[in-house]
Amino acid sequence: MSTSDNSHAHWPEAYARVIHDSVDSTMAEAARLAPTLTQPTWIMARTQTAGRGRRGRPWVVPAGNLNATLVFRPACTAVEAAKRSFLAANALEAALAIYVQPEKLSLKWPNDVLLSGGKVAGILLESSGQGPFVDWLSIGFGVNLAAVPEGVTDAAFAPTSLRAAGGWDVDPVDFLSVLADAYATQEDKLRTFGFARIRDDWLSKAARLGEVITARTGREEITGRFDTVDLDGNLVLQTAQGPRIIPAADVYF
Ligand SMILES: O=C(O)CCCC[C@@H]1SC[C@@H]2NC(=O)N[C@@H]21
Repeated sequence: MSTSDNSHAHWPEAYARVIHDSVDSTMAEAARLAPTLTQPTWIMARTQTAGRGRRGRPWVVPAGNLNATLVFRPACTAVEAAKRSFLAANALEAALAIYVQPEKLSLKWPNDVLLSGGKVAGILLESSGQGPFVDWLSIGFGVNLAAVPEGVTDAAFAPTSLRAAGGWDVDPVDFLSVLADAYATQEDKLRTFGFARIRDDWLSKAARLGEVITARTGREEITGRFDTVDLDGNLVLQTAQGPRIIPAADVYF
């Protein structure tokens, strides 16, 4: 499928945008630019030579996918800043739902977007700061619009792309506009209703809620019923030994 329909895209006024042909990583570029920025800024690159994923994994991306980082000063603590990953996932889901049947999309804790059960997008958060508040926060978005990344070893969630799943073709620049608009809406919701509303939206799209899943923390493997995500963004599993609250892990179904 293909479309040149860009009518959904409404660039949010408060945000700046920089588009590169190639950078090492939009996360690295965000860190370099952060000290000089005067407004929240989206940095996009058509290609990255040293893209990075969560837990230090490389993120190697074929042409035609979205590589973008939003960098801003959220004026909050690191704990509050980390909750932005749920806003990011909600925004990605809303943006992708314009190009593919929404019922094919779901969210995997903490911050992957699944399309027909395969990983279509990943989110990476980085922040910096010495004081009680973070100095700046970067939210990286890698979205498989046209093709799947190379060398992905996580067989539990084989990567997929919007194109492979029968979605509409979309240019990364057009998708960036849709995503930026969706993300700005999430920030409005956070300001107006608080994190409980963001969490509710996330839970309404959560994959395997109420089912038995496994979380690997690096130190242990915990299996239990996926009860909820709490108001701090932790995963809550009901296990044979009682409830477990898990701040960080990789989840497997
Ligand atoms: O491991 C994950 O699931 C997160 C992947 C995040 C990749 C994106 S692509 C844009 C930004 N720049 C990077 O180097 N990484 C993030």
